Amino acid sequence: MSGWSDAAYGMGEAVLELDRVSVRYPEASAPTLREVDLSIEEGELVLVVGRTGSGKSTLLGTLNGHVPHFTGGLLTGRVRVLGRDTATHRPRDLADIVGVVGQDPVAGFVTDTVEEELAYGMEQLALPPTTMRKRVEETLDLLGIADLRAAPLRDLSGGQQQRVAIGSVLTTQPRILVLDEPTSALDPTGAEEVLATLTRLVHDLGVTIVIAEHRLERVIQYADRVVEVVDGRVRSGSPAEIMRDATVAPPVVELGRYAAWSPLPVSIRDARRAAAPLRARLGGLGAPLLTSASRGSSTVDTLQGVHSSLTSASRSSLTVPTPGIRATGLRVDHGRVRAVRGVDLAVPAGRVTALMGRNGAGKSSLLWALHGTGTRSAGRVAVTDGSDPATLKPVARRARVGLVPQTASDLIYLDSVGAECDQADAESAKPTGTCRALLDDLAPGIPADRHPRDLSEGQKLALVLAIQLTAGPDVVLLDEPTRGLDYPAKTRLAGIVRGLAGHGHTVLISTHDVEFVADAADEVVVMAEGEVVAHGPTPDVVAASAAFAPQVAKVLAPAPLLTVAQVRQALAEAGDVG
Ligand SMILES: Nc1ncnc2c1ncn2[C@@H]1O[C@H](COP(=O)(O)OP(=O)(O)OP(=O)(O)O)[C@@H](O)[C@H]1O
Ligand SMILES: Nc1ncnc2c1ncn2[C@@H]1O[C@H](COP(=O)(O)OP(=O)(O)OP(=O)(O)O)[C@@H](O)[C@H]1O
Repeated sequence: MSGWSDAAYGMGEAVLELDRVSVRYPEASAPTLREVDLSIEEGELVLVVGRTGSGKSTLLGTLNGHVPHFTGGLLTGRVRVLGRDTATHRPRDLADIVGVVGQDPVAGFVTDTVEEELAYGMEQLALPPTTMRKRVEETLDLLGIADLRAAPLRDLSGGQQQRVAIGSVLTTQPRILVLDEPTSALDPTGAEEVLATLTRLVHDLGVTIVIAEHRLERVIQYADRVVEVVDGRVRSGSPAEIMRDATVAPPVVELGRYAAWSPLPVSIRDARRAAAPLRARLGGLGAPLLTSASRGSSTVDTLQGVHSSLTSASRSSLTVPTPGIRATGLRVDHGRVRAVRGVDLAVPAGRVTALMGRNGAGKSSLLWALHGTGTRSAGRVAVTDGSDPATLKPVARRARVGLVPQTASDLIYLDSVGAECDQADAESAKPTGTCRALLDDLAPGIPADRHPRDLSEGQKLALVLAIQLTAGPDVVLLDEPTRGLDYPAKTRLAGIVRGLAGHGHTVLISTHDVEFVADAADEVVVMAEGEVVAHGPTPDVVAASAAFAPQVAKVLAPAPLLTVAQVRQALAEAGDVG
């Protein structure tokens, strides 16, 4: 029996070995992985990075034989896991040593309730009931889901489901953990807690962890090594080495590259040390840099002005914004769970508003209730013309309110990407090619004849976003729209939603992605336990927040700048070209 108490291998020993591994999916014109050589040692935490659709999940899938045993396609070369060859050992033959958390937690669930799911893997390994009981209790506490132990899995919020998926693998105590975007649905604090737990497993117990993640700002400081997948090939090195010219980089690295800091910092702590001269330059733009308590100084005005001009707040600064959608006394009860508790909220037209808050705070329930198709137990909802989306016929509702749900792929049902896009153009009477152009903006180069089922997670999301944005309803509601999207795609999505707002649309985005909020949102609404607890301009809500501050704000505080683009603009406007 395997487990964290019996480390069979010593540090420095290769536990995962890929030897000239290539993977080609059926009907794909080129291999997804090409001749990959990679060796991962006991007790390493390896972060796999790359553009959307670059092959990260495919690489992770080879590590327990999921690729090609379950995905189809041809794998050549050799993969060995603690000496076992995946050609002859199927995933179930490796379940005692490799635990896998996939990108879609729901797809991996095999039981009905939280407790059953946490116990399932251990039952398969025939662990004694007393051990199982103890580990279930520990894991419920570790992941903050003890209150949900008896809850049906289908009733959980997205982040609660992701916590259970991670927990169900931790209980089996595998020597190797493979996690595909494990924090994409977690709130920032929850993500930090999960990563701290994983790091402890690596440091204290020599567990080997391989994580693919797009939100590098959450993970990179914990990584021993970064593996980048580009065009099917991998290169690996220390985080700072790979980040020097990687195709994807977190804001702190982007800032370090811009300011030419050497060595390149990958953590906030290192960046703050390197940033003293930059803070001084920003401080020298006007009067001394001020905290929010003394706003009104020229510097703060200049810097706040930079935020406004980069987002769309300035567009409506002269007029009181018209609400694009308004909720009054809105309440949502799911059985005995009161998810939304009498919310009054006016979401302004012509702006991008972010909806943030802990896992289970009630954000998705609010979005569905605003959309008019979700549960509403009490209260009223009205769009600009006074109509209530819940009482409209589907066609009329689609013109006024559109929702991209967390489980975006539920909205795709045709058999090719091209057919989905053509239908989106036709249904919304847009010129042919509108949807395709939006898709190419978000995830370039997907063949039109590819079956949506075979898209990577980020590509699926990009397709659903493109379809919904083609329809261009008055009110656009997006539920966690950056899962699986790389930084360039997120920048383009920010541009698209700002463009919609610029044309008078109302955009409300529920998200845990603090960097996306800093880039895209004019305003932020924060929910806690079913209530709105804060609503204001983005810098006011996020800049000094422990949970929601983006990396640039942390590095450059007290300057109220949130993104690298804002830093560039502040310096350029001041004629400081460095
Ligand atoms: N079963 C399949 N058949 C054909 N093509 C596939 C299949 N699975 C994946 N692909 C393609 O292989 C490429 C790599 O997909 P993969 O899921 O490994 O990417 P990824 O880097 O994990 O993406 P994301 O960042 O969106 O999670 C994509 O272009 C995808 O469309
Ligand atoms: N169908 C349902 N039945 C019972 N409880 C539900 C149901 N849907 C949601 N809940 C509960 O309602 C609360 C709010 O869930 P909701 O999905 O709105 O949260 P959220 O803020 O969107 O969370 P996340 O950030 O994790 O996506 C949670 O405690 C959740 O468990």
